[in-house]
Amino acid sequence: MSDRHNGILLILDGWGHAPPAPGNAISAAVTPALDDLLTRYPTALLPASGTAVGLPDGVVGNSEIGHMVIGAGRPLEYDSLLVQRQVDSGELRRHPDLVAACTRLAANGGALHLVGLCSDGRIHADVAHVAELLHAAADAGLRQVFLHAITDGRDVADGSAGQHLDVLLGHADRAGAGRCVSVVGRNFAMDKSGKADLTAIACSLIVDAEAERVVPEPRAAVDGQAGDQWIPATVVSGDGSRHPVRDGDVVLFTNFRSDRISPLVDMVHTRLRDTGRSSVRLLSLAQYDTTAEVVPLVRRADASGGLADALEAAGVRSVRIAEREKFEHVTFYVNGRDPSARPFEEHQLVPTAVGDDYVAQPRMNVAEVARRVVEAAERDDVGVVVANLANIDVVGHTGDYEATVVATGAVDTAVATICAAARARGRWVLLVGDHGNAEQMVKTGNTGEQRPYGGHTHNPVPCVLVPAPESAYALDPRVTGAALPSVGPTVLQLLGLPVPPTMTAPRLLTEAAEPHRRPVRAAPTTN
Ligand SMILES: O=C(O)[C@@H](CO)OP(=O)(O)O
Ligand SMILES: [Mn+2]
Ligand SMILES: [Mn+2]
Repeated sequence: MSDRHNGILLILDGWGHAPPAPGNAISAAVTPALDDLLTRYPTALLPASGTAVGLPDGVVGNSEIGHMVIGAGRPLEYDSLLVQRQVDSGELRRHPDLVAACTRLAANGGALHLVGLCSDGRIHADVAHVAELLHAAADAGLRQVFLHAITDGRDVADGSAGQHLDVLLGHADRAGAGRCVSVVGRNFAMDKSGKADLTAIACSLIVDAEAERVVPEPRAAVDGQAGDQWIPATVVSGDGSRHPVRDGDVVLFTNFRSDRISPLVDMVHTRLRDTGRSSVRLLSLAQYDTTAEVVPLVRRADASGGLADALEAAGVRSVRIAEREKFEHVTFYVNGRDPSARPFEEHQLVPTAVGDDYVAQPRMNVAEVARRVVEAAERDDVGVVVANLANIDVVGHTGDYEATVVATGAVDTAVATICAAARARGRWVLLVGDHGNAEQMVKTGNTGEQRPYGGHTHNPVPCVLVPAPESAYALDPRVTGAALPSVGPTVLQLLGLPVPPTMTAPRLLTEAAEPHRRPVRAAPTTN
């Protein structure tokens, strides 16, 4: 039997594992293709959250770290972990760049503007990190510290924006520095789908203190509003004062994750430059992938030496395919946050036919993704197709259970199409989730009631191998220490390629006993 086959890595975004239960949209969906695969072939349940991938213990997984470790073949110290370490050690509060900026502002009467997602979802940000920045400002004697809160409702329960604002204001009270001057929903301030008009609303609010709504105190900005993600741009001013960014001020962005805050950062930079405020310095809590020059307080871990390097070294062509929401994930993040165009790599961004009403269009454009995957799989010059089926996560984030059930069914149809084409071309297919989401769409609220929940989970993700005909391999679901980083080395082994020493995660394969049948399990030895 041969151990050298071309294949398809299929990432089902948000595909976590949990037993059937109310709120489990995945087990409720009609998924004949996935059901067949999960019964016919061994399935590993891979840890995809917390320290298994390089996040702080107990933190849910996310697409960035998920795709990064799939590519890196090892856990990576994610930005939130690196920041948390500096918080815990006290280094962040004493960071030389931060202390210098606060000292200079205190001396020249300038202001520090803190801009970030206001929640403890710990996917994009953690409001607890802001406490350290406020103490640094207070320690430097800086009084002009203005807080620009971005409300969440996606990484945490919708309707919890007021609670998280209270936490932020509590940090400011305890530090003796910071007043909230603006509030806006993340779908304005953290849009990454290219809707510059939404970003501009948040930019005008933060940079120029411009908004239709003015409220006397922060809670009034969110109370009675429907949907934390869409809180309108609101100036908070009890005394009629406004606090735009003035020349000489510093703007510090407090999200540790780059992708959704970067469009705002770049627009703020352009607006300040174009309005003669070019001596405003932009800082960020962690490293961003912006066009603008932004000084990070915490630099990111190196994620190179993974799948992309190994494929390039072997001259194996890969085709990367996804809809917009997950396109950077199967390219930039799988490649280790490396923007360089690799030889032997093709990138196919599939347009998402819908606007952003995923509840009305839960199928998104997954049929077109499947068609492109089949097209690439039918090419002999393509060693591996790396594709992301986005629906389970993207529609899961709407919190709409029924829509997510339909989304999961649409993903199943795409899986059936892709696996049929792979079988016809003698390719293997490795299916895996990047973190959980739709398997848990309800959470128990403070008073014991079940509330819709559209965020990520701590659950493991299924990983199942549909072997190539005559393949030498089968997936072993019992590999010690196996976790999401095991996917990259496994893909290389399936391709018959050497696994670089940097990709240290254990592989998931065992010698197949018989092709097409579950490997014969050794009878338990009786002592
Ligand atoms: O949509 C996002 O930005 C996050 C949730 O906030 O999800 P993911 O990590 O799957 O991109
Ligand atoms: Mn994801
Ligand atoms: Mn998500």
